[in-house]
Amino acid sequence: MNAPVIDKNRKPAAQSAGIDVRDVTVTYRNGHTALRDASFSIPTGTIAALVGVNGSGKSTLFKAIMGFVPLARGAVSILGQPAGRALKRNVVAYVPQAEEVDWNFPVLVEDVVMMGRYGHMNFMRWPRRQDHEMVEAALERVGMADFRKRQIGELSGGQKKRVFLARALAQEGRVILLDEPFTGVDVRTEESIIALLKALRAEGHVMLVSTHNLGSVPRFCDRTVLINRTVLAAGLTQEVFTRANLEKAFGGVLRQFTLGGADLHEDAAEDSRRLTVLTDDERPFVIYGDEDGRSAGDGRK
Ligand SMILES: Nc1ncnc2c1ncn2[C@@H]1O[C@H](COP(=O)(O)OP(=O)(O)OP(=O)(O)O)[C@@H](O)[C@H]1O
Repeated sequence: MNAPVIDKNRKPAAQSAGIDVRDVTVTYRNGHTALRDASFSIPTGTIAALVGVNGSGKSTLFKAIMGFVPLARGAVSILGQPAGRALKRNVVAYVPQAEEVDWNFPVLVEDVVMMGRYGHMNFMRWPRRQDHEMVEAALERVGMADFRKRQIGELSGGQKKRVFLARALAQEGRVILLDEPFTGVDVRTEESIIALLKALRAEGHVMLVSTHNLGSVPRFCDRTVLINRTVLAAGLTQEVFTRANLEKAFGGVLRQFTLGGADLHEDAAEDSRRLTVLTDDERPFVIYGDEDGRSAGDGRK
């Protein structure tokens, strides 16, 4: 019997190319290099967390992927194509940080979501029935259909986030970049956003989500990219999201404390278990048991 021929270069279908960032360096016009030799890759059907301190280059990385800032070095490819071509084909949707949007601009919720359809229209931008249907379906999916005629500036932070998610859904981009989608939203909205991202993962999307909510990361992110002006570690969350790596990424910014004995619960005389909390002051990452940081965390407060 012949031995089976194994093609080492062939990737399994479930692991096809999603986002590939290779040796990317970004230097702003004032000479500041915000990102140096950053490399990682994320397959499709994945939610990846992008984690790092303020100013570590998370937004810069998103802008580099979106082609908003030039690369001094390196390359980005998306779904196996050079980023420029993928962006022209409209496969990348971007949900920006709230601060990057001018909320005084008078525009209705449904018009914001319709912007996601622009890439599917001709240069006249005249929406067809299908475009209206996609907008309606996207608003339904994020639970914002009743707000369609409201001015975007009148909504709460969490509602605005959901509208921008709807815009990404209407765009039908297989790749979705979310810059701090949980900042300023309540726990219920966060849960509904996480549920939506998981559903999109099951549909084969690839998502890169920057967040300071360390506690949430092990709950819904298959992969983690830790950055501080370069990629410190990237890979499966259970391998990368460790106490040692978090300390490396956050340095003095990360607060940590360990509870045990009577600090943990009153009748704890015989209980030698310990609990470690790591936080950069949003939702903490909680480690039960030993302190090697490999235990699964639970982010609930
Ligand atoms: N347009 C710009 N020109 C010059 N420097 C910039 C520019 N935008 C950002 N920077 C600098 O690049 C570094 C990375 O900024 P970036 O916004 O990417 O960080 P971040 O990780 O997204 O931070 P945060 O968590 O606060 O959102 C910072 O030192 C910032 O001051």
